[in-house]
Amino acid sequence: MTGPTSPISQDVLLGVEQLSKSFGNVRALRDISLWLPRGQITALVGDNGAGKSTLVRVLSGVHQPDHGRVTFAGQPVRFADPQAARLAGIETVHQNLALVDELTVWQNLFLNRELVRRLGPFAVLDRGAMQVKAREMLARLSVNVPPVRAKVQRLSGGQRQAVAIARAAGWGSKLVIMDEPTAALGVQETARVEELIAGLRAEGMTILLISHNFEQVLRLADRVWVLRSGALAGGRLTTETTGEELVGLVTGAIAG
Ligand SMILES: Nc1ncnc2c1ncn2[C@@H]1O[C@H](COP(=O)(O)OP(=O)(O)OP(=O)(O)O)[C@@H](O)[C@H]1O
Repeated sequence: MTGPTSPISQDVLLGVEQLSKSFGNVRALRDISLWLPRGQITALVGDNGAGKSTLVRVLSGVHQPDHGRVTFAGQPVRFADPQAARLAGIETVHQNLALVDELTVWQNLFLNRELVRRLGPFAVLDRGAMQVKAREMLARLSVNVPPVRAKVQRLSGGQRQAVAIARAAGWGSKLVIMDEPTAALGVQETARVEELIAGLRAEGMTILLISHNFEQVLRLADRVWVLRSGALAGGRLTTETTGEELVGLVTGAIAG
């Protein structure tokens, strides 16, 4: 297998073996094998159409692979839908963030996970408890957002990203997949979101980071896998590669 350091001696959280996925005649993923070490940030890079989103969708239960195997926490897994992936501990922050603008920060954090309390024979939403917990979730990540009662539509792009990441990381998840988390952000907000991601890693979270920004990959990630035309073009430890080499692997100027 091409890639940085043998997985045998490593604590691997997620492994992908010879994974393939086609859409009609398009072979979006061809025999991909790679792994994500526990507690590290692993980046996935590649040109447009290289297969990054398809791999993310397979890992998050949106697509099922045609061939190959995924193991998670030592067990073979096959997720029938995104809910199954979530239950296993894989949370994905998609580019559209899936936040509801008209709802508040705390309502978004608890979307589909609302806390209820008993009131006589009735179950009612425990708004107070959810607001307290929402503040704790954000404080834990040192995220500087407006009050949890603010509507999400009032937030900046970076704050929205932070809420989406807090939601993904806040439910006992084992792996957070982030699809281009800073693509739409300015320099300062990018720096804040990168701090947040680094903070999650410091807490022991395993992260898969999809990014077109090689400088960001080299700054944040421990290792990087490169996809080209649906195939694995190579893998590197970020301490042992350069932006130039990554460009070469992405374009095919350098063989993996
Ligand atoms: N649902 C689909 N139906 C048909 N073809 C698809 C589908 N999803 C992806 N593809 C095709 O699979 C290939 C890989 O696409 P994918 O979106 O995974 O690439 P990507 O690396 O994420 O690109 P980008 O950086 O542009 O998002 C492309 O040729 C794409 O057109």
